[in-house]
Amino acid sequence: MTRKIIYLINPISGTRGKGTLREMVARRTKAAGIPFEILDTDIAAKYETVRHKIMTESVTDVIVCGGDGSVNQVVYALADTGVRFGIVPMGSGNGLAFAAGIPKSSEKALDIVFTGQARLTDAFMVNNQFACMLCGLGFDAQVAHQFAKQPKRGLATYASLTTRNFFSAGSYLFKIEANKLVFTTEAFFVSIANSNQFGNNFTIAPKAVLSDGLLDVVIVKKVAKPLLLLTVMRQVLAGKLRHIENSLRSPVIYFQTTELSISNVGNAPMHIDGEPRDTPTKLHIKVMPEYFKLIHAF
Ligand SMILES: Nc1ncnc2c1ncn2[C@@H]1O[C@H](COP(=O)(O)OP(=O)(O)OP(=O)(O)O)[C@@H](O)[C@H]1O
Repeated sequence: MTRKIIYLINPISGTRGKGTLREMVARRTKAAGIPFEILDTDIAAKYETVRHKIMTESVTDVIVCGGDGSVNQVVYALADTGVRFGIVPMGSGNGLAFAAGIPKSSEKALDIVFTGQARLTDAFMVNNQFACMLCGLGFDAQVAHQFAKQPKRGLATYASLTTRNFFSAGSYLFKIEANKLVFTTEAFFVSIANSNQFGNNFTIAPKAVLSDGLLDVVIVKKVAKPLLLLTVMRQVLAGKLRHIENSLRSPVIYFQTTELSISNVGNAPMHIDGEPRDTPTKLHIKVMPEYFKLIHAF
C-alpha cells in the first residue's frame, strides 16, 4: 500500500518540547520515502481542513503526537474517513498508546508507525460524548479537573495531585443498571474502561482488551482510608472479573458489559480520556465496537 501520513502535534501536551520531535519525525519519514505533512492539533477540535486533505490527497494515516485528550478529539473528528490512526505518545498518561503496546520513546513509537499492524479498535459513547479509552467518575476525575488548571502538565504534576487528593477524597452515591441488574453503591470512583489502564502503565482494569467489544467497569467502593490503598493495589495486581451479583459485598465490583446506565446521585466529577467534563446526573454508556483503526505494536 502506498502511504501518505499527516502528523498532528499537540504543542502543549505533556512536558516535552516539540521542536526535536518535529525534526525527528520529518527526517525519518523522509528517509522512509513516505510523503507527509506536519500540522498542529486544534484546541477547538476543528479538523475540516485535515478531512479535506484526507479526501483529496489520498492520506492513509493520521498520527497523533500527543496524549489521550488529543487522540480523543482527532479520532472522533476523522474516524469516518477510514484512515489508520497512530500515536507518538507525548501526553502525561498515554493510556491508549500503552494499551496498544506503543512505547514511550518517540523514536520507538515512530518505528511502530512504520511497521505496526492497524487493528480495529473499540470506542464508546458517554451520553453524546466520545471516549476511546477511559471514563471516570469520582476520585480520578477530581484529579483530572485540578490537573487541567495547573500551569505545568506531565506525570510529576499528576502524581503530586493524586497524592494530595488521596487524603481528602470523598465517596459518592451511584445507582447503576447493567447486565439486567440495578444496584446502589457508595464508591470512591467508578471507571469505565476500554483500555486496561489510567496511563503510565497503572492498570485499573487488568482484563480490558481494546478490541473485545466490551467495556470493563471497575467500582472501588467506600472503605476505610487505610484499606483503600490495599484495595486498589489488589485490583491493579489481581483484579478478577465476576458477576455483579457475586461481588456486591466486595470492596471492588469488576464486571464487563456492552452498555450501562448510571445515576450520578452524589454529583461525582467526571473525566473522559483524562479531560475534565461537566458532571451529568444521568449517564448512558455504550460501546462502539471496531470504531477506528489503530496501529498497534502487536
Ligand atoms: N493546538 C493546541 N493548543 C493548545 N491546546 C491544545 C491544542 N490542541 C489540543 N489541545 C488541548 O490540549 C489538552 C491536552 O492534551 P493531551 O491529552 O494531548 O495531553 P495531556 O493531558 O498532557 O496527556 P494525557 O491525556 O495523556 O494525560 C487537551 O485538552 C486538548 O484539547
